[in-house]
Amino acid sequence: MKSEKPRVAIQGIRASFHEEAAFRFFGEDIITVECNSFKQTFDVLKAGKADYVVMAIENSIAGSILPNYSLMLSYSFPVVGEVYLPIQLHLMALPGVKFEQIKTVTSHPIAIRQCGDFLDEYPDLRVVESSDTAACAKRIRDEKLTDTVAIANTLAAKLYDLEILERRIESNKKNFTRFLILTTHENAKVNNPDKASLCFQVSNEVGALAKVLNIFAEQGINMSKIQSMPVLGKPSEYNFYVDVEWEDNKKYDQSIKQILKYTHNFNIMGEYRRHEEEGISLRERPKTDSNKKKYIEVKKLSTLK
Ligand SMILES: O=C(O)C(=O)Cc1ccccc1
Repeated sequence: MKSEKPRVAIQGIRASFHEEAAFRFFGEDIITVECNSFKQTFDVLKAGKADYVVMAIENSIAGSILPNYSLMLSYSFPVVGEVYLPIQLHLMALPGVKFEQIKTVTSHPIAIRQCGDFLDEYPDLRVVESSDTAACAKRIRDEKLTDTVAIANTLAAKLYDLEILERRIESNKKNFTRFLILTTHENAKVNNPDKASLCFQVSNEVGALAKVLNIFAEQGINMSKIQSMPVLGKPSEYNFYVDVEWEDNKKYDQSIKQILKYTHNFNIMGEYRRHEEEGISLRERPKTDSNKKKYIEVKKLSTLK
């Protein structure tokens, strides 16, 4: 019998920021499917070995994670949600290890980049990048490394029995990573979406993109993000990835109808509820239910079929 718990594929291992993002969306009662790469998370979903993928797409300091846009397009699994996770970073070591013993700091490149001010104070420390913050913490525990620390989250410190030597070492305390939740088409029913991720191309002529963006403006649809990526093998052709948010469904439908006339290879990559949480206000918005409730509604609908 299929488990009731959602199986969530992440790049990385348990207690990574990807798992923390999954907890935010689904609650902690999930089965985490650990994967070695983002591509593998999609393969696992395709093979029916996971129900969802949680994937980082942009970071307030490091910017967009561009290869993940291409992956989304090539697998065309629908986006059914998003999570904005504050990235709170701690320095952790084996219990009893003193700061003076440390020679090496290990972490994910995004995490390392976000601790620039702290690391600048200790130029003698060797900084080593790895694929996953939690994997760095686990390695310290498994190999009993007394000269190495990891930069990771509280989940990792707890799960891998490490001691936090220094809390909140991130340079910018308001730094967030945005994660997308993707699933299979049969699971993908979302109630009352108010945000969409779109992808399209426009012809290479004066005002072509402006025309599309003006349609959103005229309909009162807010564009929350735009990202362009070259189309592989087609010089001067670009995919535009655009996120839009709305209050009035009719206006959204209307704008999509209109922009179809001015775009090609138009794709709705997902329609979902925008992330809403205390303290993470990108703009003033009306309050909505929590993501967890939304997930339960999606789940109920998908099991009714
Ligand atoms: O390494 C991790 O824990 C990840 O999940 C990747 C990551 C690292 C830092 C910020 C966001 C995602």
